[in-house]
Amino acid sequence: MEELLLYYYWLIKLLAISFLALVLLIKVAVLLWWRPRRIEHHFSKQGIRGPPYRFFIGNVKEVVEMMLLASSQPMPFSHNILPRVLSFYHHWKKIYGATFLVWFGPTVRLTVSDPDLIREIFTSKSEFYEKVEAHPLVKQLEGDGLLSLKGEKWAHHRKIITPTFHMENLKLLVPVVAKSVMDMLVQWSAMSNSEEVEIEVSEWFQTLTEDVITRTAFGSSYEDGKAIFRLQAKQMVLAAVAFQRVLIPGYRFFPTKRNMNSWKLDKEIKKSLKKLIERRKGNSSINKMRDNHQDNGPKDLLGLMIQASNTSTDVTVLDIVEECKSFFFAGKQTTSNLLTWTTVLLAMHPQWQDQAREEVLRVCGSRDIPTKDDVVKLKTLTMILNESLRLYPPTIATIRRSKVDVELGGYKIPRGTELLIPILALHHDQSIWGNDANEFNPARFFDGVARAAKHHVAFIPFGLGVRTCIGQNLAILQAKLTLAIILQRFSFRLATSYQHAPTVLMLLYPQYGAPIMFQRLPNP
Ligand code: HEM
Repeated sequence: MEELLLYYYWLIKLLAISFLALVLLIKVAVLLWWRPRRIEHHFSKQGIRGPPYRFFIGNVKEVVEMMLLASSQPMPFSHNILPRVLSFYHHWKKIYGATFLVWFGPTVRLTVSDPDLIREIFTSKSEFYEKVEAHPLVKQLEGDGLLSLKGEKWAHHRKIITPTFHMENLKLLVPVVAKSVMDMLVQWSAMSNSEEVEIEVSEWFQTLTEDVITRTAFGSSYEDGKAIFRLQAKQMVLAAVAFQRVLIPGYRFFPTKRNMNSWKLDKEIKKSLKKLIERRKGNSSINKMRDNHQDNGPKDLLGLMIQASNTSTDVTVLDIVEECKSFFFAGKQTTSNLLTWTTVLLAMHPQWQDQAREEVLRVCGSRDIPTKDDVVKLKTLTMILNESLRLYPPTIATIRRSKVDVELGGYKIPRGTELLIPILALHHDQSIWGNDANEFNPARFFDGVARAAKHHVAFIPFGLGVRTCIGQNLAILQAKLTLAIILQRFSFRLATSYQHAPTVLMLLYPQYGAPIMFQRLPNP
């Protein structure tokens, strides 16, 4: 009898295990085989095709191969960078048209570069779409701040932080930004005895933007903030290495040396920020003095978040920590890349460099630090920055996901479909920008952004709609001020070692750096 019971026990156990294994197998088959086939069928009925889905890996192998091949060597000095930077898009667009399906593993993405459809996604029907969670390694860096928050929490944080970026507030930053730029130029001048010096600008611009972001985020607690952002910069380096190498799911949880270093840094960042927040909140009399001081000085992210946390339980110390991370991640390299590409472009196109310098000297004089009112008058520089953002947008693409089944320009898009918006492709589209789309021609922005192209949703370097970049005024102000001060004091050209190789690793950057020769202009 006992033996029979034991037999049944094992039989039931075996059956249960087999059943679970079968359920699991079916789930995997549905996810990795049946669902992709169904989606392909759904879209092909509507005339949308793409490279065929391959079990589990989708099109990742081809995408990686094309991108590696494209970035295996520098390109000629041309601004036709789409084939190199978004090689898979360029290649498949020729075969399947601009709206096609591409598989990142079992996740499908529909490419959308038609400006009418882009307008629908970001403005008229934006409530049907949401942001997509970043890659886990990126997520670790960008934090749970504005960049990734959704719904009410996002709206609440955006409202709190927005005053930091009001133009009136940003203008108060002009003298400190100018001082950081001047300090940088003094160091450049000291690097060579001769009149000409070679500078790898991308690294210098990163240090500069870090400084400015630190002031915007931490205001009067600048020194403490700087130490915190140093830790975050170290963490970014670790993540960038991992981003290039690690493809194993869950690898970030393994106690590898890199991961342990990264966890340690994360702990340190949180600890330092909490200490700083407590100190700012702390002693009421000091606080009062600081508040008074702040009424005259620029409003900073930290101050505004602390103020909000005093009046609302919705804003916690952890929220502030995450917003600081988000700021650093979103603001530093984007702006430094804009500065780098614009400097490269002005070095490649000396006639525009001369024109920009003429304007700067006319408006600001040859040695005076430009004021906040001067910066607004620099129209040629604005046109040049726009053309730089068009040809070399630091963020080359963005992604949205449909929250419900939705119609997009007549196409039926099932819930959960990811839409890939290749900003770079939109900016280089000849049907929108004309035959000279791949030429550097800032004059196209002479009558403003709205009139520069055949469609007014043709230029979206800062995104579009409610989730548009909160920091764009700061980025433009900083870029204008920096370039104006450089143009006053130096002329520049590409170093002979410069290799043209725009490449993407999260953002668009020069693969072999940006060495530029700077020649001091004679004192007037
Ligand atoms: C040239 C410089 C910059 C470029 C090209 C840029 C680009 C962008 C783009 C394209 C988006 C929208 C992403 C999407 O819709 O998926 C965005 C959002 C954002 N950017 Fe920037 N950005 C720049 C500078 C900055 C700076 C200086 C800061 C802050 C200090 C900043 C903070 C943010 C934040 C917080 C968001 C998310 C906004 C939200 O969802 O509410 N950015 N940026």
